[in-house]
Amino acid sequence: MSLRASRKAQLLLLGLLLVLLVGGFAATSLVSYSTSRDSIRQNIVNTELPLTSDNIYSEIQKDLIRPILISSMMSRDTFLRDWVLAGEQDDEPMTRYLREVQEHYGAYTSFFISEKTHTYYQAKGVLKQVSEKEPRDIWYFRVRDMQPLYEINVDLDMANRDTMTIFINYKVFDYQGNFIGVTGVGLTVDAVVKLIDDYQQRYGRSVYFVDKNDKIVLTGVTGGPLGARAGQTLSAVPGLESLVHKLPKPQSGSYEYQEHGRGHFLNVRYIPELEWYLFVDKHEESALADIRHILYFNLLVCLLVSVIVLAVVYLATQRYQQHIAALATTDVLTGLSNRRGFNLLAQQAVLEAQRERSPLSALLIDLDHFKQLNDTHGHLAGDEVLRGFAKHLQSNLRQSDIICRWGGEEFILLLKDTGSSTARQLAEKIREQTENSRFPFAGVNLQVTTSIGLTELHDDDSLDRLIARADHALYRAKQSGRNRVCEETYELRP
Ligand SMILES: Nc1nc2c(ncn2[C@@H]2O[C@H](COP(=O)(O)OP(=O)(O)OP(=O)(O)O)[C@@H](O)[C@H]2O)c(=O)[nH]1
Repeated sequence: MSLRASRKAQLLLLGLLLVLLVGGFAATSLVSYSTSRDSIRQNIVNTELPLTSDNIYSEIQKDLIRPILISSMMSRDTFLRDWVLAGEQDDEPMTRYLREVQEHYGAYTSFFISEKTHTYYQAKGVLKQVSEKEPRDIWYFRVRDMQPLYEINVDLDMANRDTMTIFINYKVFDYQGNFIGVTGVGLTVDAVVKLIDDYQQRYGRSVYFVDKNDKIVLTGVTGGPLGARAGQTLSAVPGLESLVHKLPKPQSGSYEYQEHGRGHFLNVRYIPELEWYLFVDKHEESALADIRHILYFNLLVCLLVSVIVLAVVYLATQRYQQHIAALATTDVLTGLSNRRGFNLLAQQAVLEAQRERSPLSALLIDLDHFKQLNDTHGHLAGDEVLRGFAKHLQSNLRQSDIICRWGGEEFILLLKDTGSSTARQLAEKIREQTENSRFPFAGVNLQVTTSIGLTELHDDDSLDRLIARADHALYRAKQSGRNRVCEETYELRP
């Protein structure tokens, strides 16, 4: 495989790994994110919000049941009825009675309105006369004409700086069953508002009450959704279009809606005592922020792991490629360059020498009668001699020289900055050393001689021509008896 092709294969492998790692990690993270998100959503819709509704509802009931009992007791009180039937002579006993009730039961206000005189009595004395023409007094005439014995009404208390108050309005009858007035107590919604605020702050939910006509009647101190205030209708609050679209009229149930692109979960519960709907609302954003952060963290870790894996694979393949490239240019038996490796370096050396006009010599070395050595001592013995001879050669060369196993028992040397006379000296040295060397193998000291063809690079020479001349010189060395060095100086005829 060429270097280019192997580079392409490497990039392909890295690309594939990148896709697999990033794709795999991202898919796992997203699936786990989506599973967690679904389970969180389920939890919010099925457990969290209904639980908040339950808690607020039971708190409201706690606040309401006691005053209903007190108001009921007041409506049956014989003092109150006797005092009315006796003609409401003196305000003082009635005022004292109402003050007693208020202080003893911890009510915010207590009151009695007489049907006969339309006088509004409360703990501090006579407040006013109720009139059908006064919008604030309409409630009295409504209670007078209604069927049920009492109603719960949330209104502003005029006697107490218009504080938002829950009134229990109980009808009072004389002993013959004639309607004689309305009595009861009022309590502020402070406790409920506090509870709402507590839930809003602690759990990041919006809690508010809406009446049957879509009007927001009670919110925490900071207001309702998107800062809506009591008195506004839901449809008048900008941003709640999607909610109003899904829930045109209040109705119990669980809903999901969008507000300026943000998801909301909503639980609506009817409070029969108040005839209100309790809305408990939670942002998807706040609920899912944690797992979204976990998702980002996971994706970051995935990215890091992918980068590390890719870097490791890149380095490993790079080293492997280098190893393969080295193997492709190295002779396995001797560890010298093979022809391919030689060609890469030799071309360069020839060009350099010609450019710098420096001498360069080539030696083509062949072991004599090597076939005979193989035949006599075996192929392994031949291998051992080749290895030993290669070592000898290397020990005689400089770092800059190029050495190669040309094939079989043939070697080639390119000696940089070396003219033919120096090259001849080196060739002689190699020849002599080889002749005098012993290559031990299986208890036998093997001997071998070399024939060497020598030539020097000419101007305008090519690597092929240089080698051809060296080969010719070697041929002559073989022909003239072996174990000798021959030089070829003349250009060969083609
Ligand atoms: N052991 C061993 N033998 C090899 C290797 N490569 C080539 N040969 C042998 O080297 C021998 C070369 O034989 P020839 O080309 O006839 O040359 P020679 O016997 O050396 O004779 P001259 O070169 O004429 O002196 C052959 O028998 C090849 O099989 C090798 O890697 N290991």
